[in-house]
Amino acid sequence: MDTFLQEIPKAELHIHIEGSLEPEMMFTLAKRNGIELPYKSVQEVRDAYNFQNLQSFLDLYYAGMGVLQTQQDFYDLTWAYLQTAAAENVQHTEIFFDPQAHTSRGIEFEIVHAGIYQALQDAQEEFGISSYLILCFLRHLSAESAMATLEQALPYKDTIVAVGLDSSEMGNPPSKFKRVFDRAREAGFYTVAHAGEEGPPDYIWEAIKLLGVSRIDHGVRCIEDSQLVKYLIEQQIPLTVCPLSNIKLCVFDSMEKHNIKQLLHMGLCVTVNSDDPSYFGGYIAENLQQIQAALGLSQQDIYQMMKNSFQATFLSPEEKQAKITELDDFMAKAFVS
Ligand code: HPA
Ligand SMILES: [Zn+2]
Repeated sequence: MDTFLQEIPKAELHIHIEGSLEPEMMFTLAKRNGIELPYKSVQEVRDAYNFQNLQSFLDLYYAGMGVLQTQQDFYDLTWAYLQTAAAENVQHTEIFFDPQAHTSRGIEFEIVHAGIYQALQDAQEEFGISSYLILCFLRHLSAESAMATLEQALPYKDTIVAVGLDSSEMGNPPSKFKRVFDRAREAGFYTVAHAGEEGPPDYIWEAIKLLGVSRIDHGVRCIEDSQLVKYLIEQQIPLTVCPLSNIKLCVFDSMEKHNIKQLLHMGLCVTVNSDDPSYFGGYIAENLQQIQAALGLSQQDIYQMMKNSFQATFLSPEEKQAKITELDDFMAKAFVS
């Protein structure tokens, strides 16, 4: 099973590139940029990754990314993620980045974007991984700040497929950003939003009805609203579920209690993703291994989630079909051996 999980063709739809900053790279970049870290060793950093909720993670996440200063830093960060993704047979990835977390500390949008985007292009060449970029607005900041960030992104429209919404969910409902998302859709961006991670099912409804999202990021609290579950199934609105994240941030007490299998078997378009792999203890294959071990998922279950993830991408129908055909070929061979 482990080899199957490692080798099955994958798409990743919920990965914050800043959340793939490994402690080793944090030290390398701190040294390169003459920054003093409040930790003495890599182990000390890892030991600090004990979270009670989303906010306790976000505090360390924003502090950690302070080492990212130059275009080369953003390139190295993204390249390291893509190397791991290639090793786990990720065929396509849609990467979040948080420009406000960088512009607010004096790093220009252009620097952030250029470093990340160059690595994505190189990975297409070197590993054959296709990718899209998704710009996330920080929802703890104002709608005005999000609007200004959207304006900054317009010259880069051709290289950014969608806008999203992340950071502190409670008290920052999707409705706060309706105007920004209206403007983004007018400008031709797809939209997604984190909703129903810590926040209530109403936030998922708002993301769908007010922000016009194509996917819900997390969404696991949909289970508390049967009308919503029915709607998500009927409309096949994808959920980008992040199991290890949900355990580390105490959304569920243990992996055995995670509702991903239940949601999948109810017919929701469930996908598996790593969120912030460096902070939560693993990349996409590790997420698959842990849910499989804890919940006893079959190869058919895993196949269904991988197929869902290709369906849920922003690729064209033809490109999706080509990726699903590759997945089907892999399955035909996997069942023979
Ligand atoms: O899981 C998350 N939720 C909200 N904001 C985030 N920013 C990085 N990861 C997350
Ligand atoms: Zn996330």
